[in-house]
Amino acid sequence: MGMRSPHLLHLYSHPAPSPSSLLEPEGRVATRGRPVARVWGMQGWRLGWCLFLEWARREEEQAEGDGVLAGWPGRAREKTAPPVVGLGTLGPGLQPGMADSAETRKLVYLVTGGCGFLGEHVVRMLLQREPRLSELRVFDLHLGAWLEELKTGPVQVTAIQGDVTQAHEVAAAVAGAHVVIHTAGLVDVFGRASPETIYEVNVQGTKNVIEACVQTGTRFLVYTSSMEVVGPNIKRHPFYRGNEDTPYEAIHRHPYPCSKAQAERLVLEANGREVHGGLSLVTCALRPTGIYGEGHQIMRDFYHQGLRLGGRLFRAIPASVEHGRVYVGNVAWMHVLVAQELEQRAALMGGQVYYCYDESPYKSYEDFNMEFLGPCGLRLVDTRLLVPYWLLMLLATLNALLQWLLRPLLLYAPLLNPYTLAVANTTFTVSTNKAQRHFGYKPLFSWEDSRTRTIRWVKAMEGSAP
Ligand SMILES: NC(=O)C1=CN([C@@H]2O[C@H](COP(=O)(O)OP(=O)(O)OC[C@H]3O[C@@H](n4cnc5c(N)ncnc54)[C@H](O)[C@@H]3O)[C@@H](O)[C@H]2O)C=CC1
Ligand SMILES: CC(C)[C@@H](O)CC[C@@H](C)[C@H]1CC[C@H]2[C@@H]3[C@H](O)CC4=CC(=O)CC[C@]4(C)[C@H]3CC[C@]12C
Repeated sequence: MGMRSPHLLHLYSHPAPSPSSLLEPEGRVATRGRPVARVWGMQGWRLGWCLFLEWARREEEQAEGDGVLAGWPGRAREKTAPPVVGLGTLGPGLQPGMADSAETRKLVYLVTGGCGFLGEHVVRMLLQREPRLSELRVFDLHLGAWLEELKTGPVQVTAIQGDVTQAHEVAAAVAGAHVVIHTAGLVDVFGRASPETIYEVNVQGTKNVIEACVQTGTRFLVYTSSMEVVGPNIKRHPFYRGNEDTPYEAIHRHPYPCSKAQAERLVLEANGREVHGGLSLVTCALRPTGIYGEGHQIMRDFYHQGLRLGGRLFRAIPASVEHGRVYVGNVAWMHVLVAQELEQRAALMGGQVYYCYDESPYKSYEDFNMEFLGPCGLRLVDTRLLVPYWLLMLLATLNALLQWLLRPLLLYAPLLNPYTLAVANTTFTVSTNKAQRHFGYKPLFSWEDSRTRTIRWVKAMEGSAP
C-alpha cells in the first residue's frame, strides 16, 4: 500500500546536527549520512570538538528551556515535542549530553517490512533517534533503491530481501538482533490478494518472526498491529473516542482484520516465553489508526483520481462520521520509543497494546484527506443528496462483482467496495494517553507540522504519473 517517495530523504537524512551525532565512532565527524571530516587523535582538533559538543549540548538544553527546540530537520518545533535530548529520546542507555562513541553503538535492530510506507519512516527514524545502533537490518520482499543512500553513515545498514512466510529466511535475518520491529504485512482491503495469502503473510509470517526470536535469543519484539483488530466490527458499531480498555465487540469477517487480530494475539501471548539463552521474550503491539503522510499510497490515489475528475472529489461519507488518523512520523517515533523503553520497563509494557495517536483532528476520512488535497487544488463536491447510501452500496457491490468476474483476466481493485464503504461509514476514533503513561510518548510532530509535511509531499507529486 505504501509508496516510497524520494522526498522522504529530506525528512530524516539532513537533521540539524545534534551533539551526539557530530562525533561518530573512530573520531569521524559526521552528520547523518555522510562523514564531513575526520578528527585525528586527542590533539587540539578533538579537544576542540569535545568542547564544541559540550557547548552545543548546553545550547540545546537552553533551547528546550525556552520551549523552542532545534535539532529536528527543517526548523525548531513547538513546545509539544519531547526534549531532543531527553532520556526517552536517547534511550535508557544514554544520558543527555553523553557524546556518541563506539561503545554506545552496540545494538542490532531488524525492521521487517522496512521498505513499506510505515517501514521506511521507522528505518529513517531509527537512524535519526537511536544512537546505540551498530547495525540496522531492513528485511522486505521488495527492497527500495533509497536504501543505498543510507549506507554511507556510521550505522551498518543491511538490506535483506526476504519473505516472512519463509521461516528459514526470517530466522537468518533475526539471528543476532537485539530488537525486532515487525511491520511487514499484506495491507489489503481491496481484494488484491486472496484470503489465504493474507493469512499466510500476516499470521504465519508473524509466527515465523516470533519463533525466530525464541530460537535465536532475540528478546524484544514490537509488532505493528492495527485499529482494525478492534473495529469497525461487522455490526458497524461506532467506536467513539475509545481507548485500549473500552469494551467493544471486536467481531470481523474480512481476512485483513481477522489476520491482524490473530497475529496480535500471537505476539501478546508470546510475551514471557523463554528464548535461547534462558531469558524471556518481551513483546508489545502498537495499533495505529489510519496512517497518513509522505508515501501514503491511498492519498496518492485520491489525488490522482481528483486530477482525472477535473480537480473534484465526490463526498460519499457524511461529515459527521469521524475517523481517527495519525501521522506516519509519529507512528514511527512511537515504534522507536517503545523499542528503546521495552527493556527497562518490561514488567509494565510486556504483553501490552498501545493505540498510536497524535494531535491530528477528528474528521471524516474524506474531509481529513481534503486537509492536504485542498491546498493542492482539489475540492470536495457534496454529492450525498445525489448519491444516497443505498446507491453507494449498490455501486460497491457491483465493484465486488466486477472484481470477481474479471479476476481470471485482470486485477480490478477499486477503492470502493462493500468493506471499505462500511469502514469509511463507521465512526472509529481513539482518545488515550496509555503510551504517555507507560513510556513517556509524546507526538514528535505537531498537527501543523504533520499537515505541512504531507501537503509538501502531495505537491511534490504534481506532474508525477499516477
Ligand atoms: N497504512 C495504514 O493506515 C495502517 C497500517 N498498519 C499496519 O502497518 C504495517 C505497515 O503497513 P503499510 O506501511 O501501510 O503497508 P505497506 O504495504 O506500505 O508496507 C508493508 C511492507 O511489507 C512488505 N511485505 C509484504 N509481504 C511481505 C512478505 N511476505 N515478506 C516480507 N515483506 C513483506 C511489503 O513489501 C511492504 O514493503 C502493516 O502491518 C499494517 O497492517 C496499521 C494501521 C494502519
Ligand atoms: C470510496 C469512498 C467510500 C472512500 O471514502 C473510501 C475510503 C477507504 C478507502 C478508506 C476509509 C477507511 C480506510 C481504512 C482505515 O483507515 C483503517 C485501516 C487500517 C489498516 O490497518 C490498513 C488500512 C485501513 C484498512 C484503511 C484502508 C482505506 C480505508 C478503508
